[in-house]
Formats: sequence, C-alpha cells, structure tokens
Amino acid sequence: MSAGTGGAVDWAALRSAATAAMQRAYAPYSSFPVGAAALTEDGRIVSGCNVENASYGLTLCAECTMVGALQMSGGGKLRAFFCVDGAGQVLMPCGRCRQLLYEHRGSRLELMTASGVKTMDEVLPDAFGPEHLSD
Ligand SMILES: O=c1ccn([C@H]2C[C@H](O)[C@@H](CO)O2)c(=O)[nH]1
Ligand SMILES: [Zn+2]
Repeated sequence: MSAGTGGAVDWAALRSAATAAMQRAYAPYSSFPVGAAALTEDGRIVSGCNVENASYGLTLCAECTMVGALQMSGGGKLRAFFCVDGAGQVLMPCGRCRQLLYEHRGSRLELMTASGVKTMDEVLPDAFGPEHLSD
C-alpha cells in the first residue's frame, strides 16, 4: 500500500480490505452485509462492517465501525474510501455516513463509486462541519 498524501491510491488494496471487512458483517435482519475501508493520510488502512440490531434503527453502518477503528488505531485523516456489499458491488455511503466521513476527511478525500472516483465535496456538497460551530 502506498503511504502518505503523495503517492497513488491502491484501490485494489482498499477493495480487498473492504471485502474482508464485509465478511465480518453482522446483518441477520437485512441479509445485506457491507464492508468499508479507507486509506489514511499516513498510509494505514482502516475498515469496518455493518453491525445490525434487533431494534433496527440502532444498526451501525460499516462506515460507523470503520470510523471507530480509525480512532482506536490512532486517529488521523482519511484520504480514500471504498465500500462494498455482499455481491461485490461498490456501495455509496448513506447520508449519515457521508457526514461521518466528512468529519474525518483529509485535505482531499476520494470515494470510489460505481461511476468512478469522486471527491467528498462532490458526494456531500455544502456540508455542515466543525468550522460552522461557534462558541
Ligand atoms: O453505506 C452503507 C449502506 C448500508 N449499510 C448497511 C446498513 C444495514 O445494516 C444494511 C441495509 O441498509 O446495510 C451500510 O453499512 N453502509
Ligand atoms: Zn450509513
């Protein structure tokens, strides 16, 4: 895996990490396992899977557990993101998870989509962020 902000993103490695994470999903209610993986600006790969709950609305998306893994592995900023479903299809994060990703984006966060790579700003334009909070 290429590290840092300078080199090319190894999208195949991200797909592989997302697929491995997807295989850990706990999705007995939807039968829709999801895996998410991201490259950090310092070259780590973090990943997560969806974890459902009998109280359906409490379900954790794969992106949620991935962000937990990001924080627990040292934090940092995200540079590239890949999400996959059980059929191996590239998946877009839900609206809530776009907001989660926005919070932890690096100077540039790229997301793989079914139609190619897009930026965070393209998938969540005019986002609300920490810069809008005032004290
Ligand atoms: O980007 C997404 C979209 C959906 N899901 C999960 C939530 C739920 O467990 C299942 C069906 O919505 O897929 C994710 O984890 N990430
Ligand atoms: Zn989500």
